[in-house]
Amino acid sequence: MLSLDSPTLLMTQAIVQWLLAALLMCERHSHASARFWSLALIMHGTGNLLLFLRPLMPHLAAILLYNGCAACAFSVSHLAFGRLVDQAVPRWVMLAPVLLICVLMLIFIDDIAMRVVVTSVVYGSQVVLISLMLKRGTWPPGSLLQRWLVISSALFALCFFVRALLCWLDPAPFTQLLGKSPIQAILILGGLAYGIMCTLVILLAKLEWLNQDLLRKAMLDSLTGVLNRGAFTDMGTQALKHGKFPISVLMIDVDHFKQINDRHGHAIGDQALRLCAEALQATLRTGDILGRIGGEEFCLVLINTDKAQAQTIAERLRAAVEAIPFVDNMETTLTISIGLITASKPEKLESLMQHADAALYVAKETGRNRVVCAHENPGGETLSPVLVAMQP
Ligand SMILES: Nc1nc2c(ncn2[C@@H]2O[C@H](COP(=O)(O)OP(=O)(O)OP(=O)(O)O)[C@@H](O)[C@H]2O)c(=O)[nH]1
Repeated sequence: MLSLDSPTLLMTQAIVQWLLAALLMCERHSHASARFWSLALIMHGTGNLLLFLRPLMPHLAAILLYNGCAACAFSVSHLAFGRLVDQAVPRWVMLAPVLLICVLMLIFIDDIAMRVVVTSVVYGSQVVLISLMLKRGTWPPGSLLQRWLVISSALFALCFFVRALLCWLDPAPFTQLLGKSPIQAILILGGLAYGIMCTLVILLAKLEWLNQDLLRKAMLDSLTGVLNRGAFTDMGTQALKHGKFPISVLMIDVDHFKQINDRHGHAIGDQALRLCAEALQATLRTGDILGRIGGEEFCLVLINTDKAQAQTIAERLRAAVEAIPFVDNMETTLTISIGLITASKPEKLESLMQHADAALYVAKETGRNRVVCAHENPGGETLSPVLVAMQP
């Protein structure tokens, strides 16, 4: 038969808390949230074990130590979750419950029932504050962990308020902390489950952040921050499969970029590429797919954009790059040439890029800093590029 006596459960809870803390501390490059959470677990576990030492300690010291430890543990866990979801925890929110507990313990030093009631209310309030902070905190997009943790924290807080109410109505089961009350046992088990779940959520949330960061890094070009070639090809191909037609593809190439590198050095060349990508991105709409596909070459896919609209956008991009105040002596102006093609029905991305590239070649050959559009005949067969826009 399962024995739910509080001493065994408290001892088990303390051991589990310490083991979890030790596990978290083994992690290399651990996050502040994991470090604070392991500290909270150690404090809680220590507080639990102090209950067993009560007979050996002065009454007041034992009560202050045990309850102070628990309040500190909740404050530190508040800080841990604050770090996890990027929320600042004011110092007074951490200190006030600890001071309040000490004062209340002094007031109710000879009334164990009231001590249980007031400590339950204070701990419950601390967990409510944690739950509210978790709700407004920053989580990985689409994460279900937030809902889990907010709901379980709210339930855990509710347990404390129920405990306060039950103890107020009938103190007997709660005044023997080391006795065998089923209600006490259920509360301890609840605390144990909550501690394990919080540890897992902290680890899983960190893993989710890390995964998203890695995914982002794997998709973006590290110099300019736009999509890299692989991610651009994947997203562009998907757009051509599922996007709304007409779809326009633009090849964009920085003019005389070799000269910029030669005159000003590679670092300034890199800076020019960054400025260029920023100007392009600032001119685009959400949903437009921009990638850096080579050294100084970008490609852009515009969904639901016909040829006339694409020409207007291309001209806007060209003007935006030309307007970049690139270097102080105005010898060097940053300009781009653009070749574009519009598809009215599904086609391969590579084929559209080739046609746009051919139009880009014409733009380069005819003086640069201009937009050239490749024509598509009614049958969909692409004809040779014709110059449609030219800047002086
Ligand atoms: N700074 C910098 N330079 C790069 C990078 N990638 C490629 N390049 C340089 O870009 C230059 C491209 O030169 P070209 O292909 O001759 O083209 P261009 O000088 O722009 O001439 P046009 O395209 O004909 O106007 C080369 O000198 C490459 O070394 C990069 O990431 N950073």
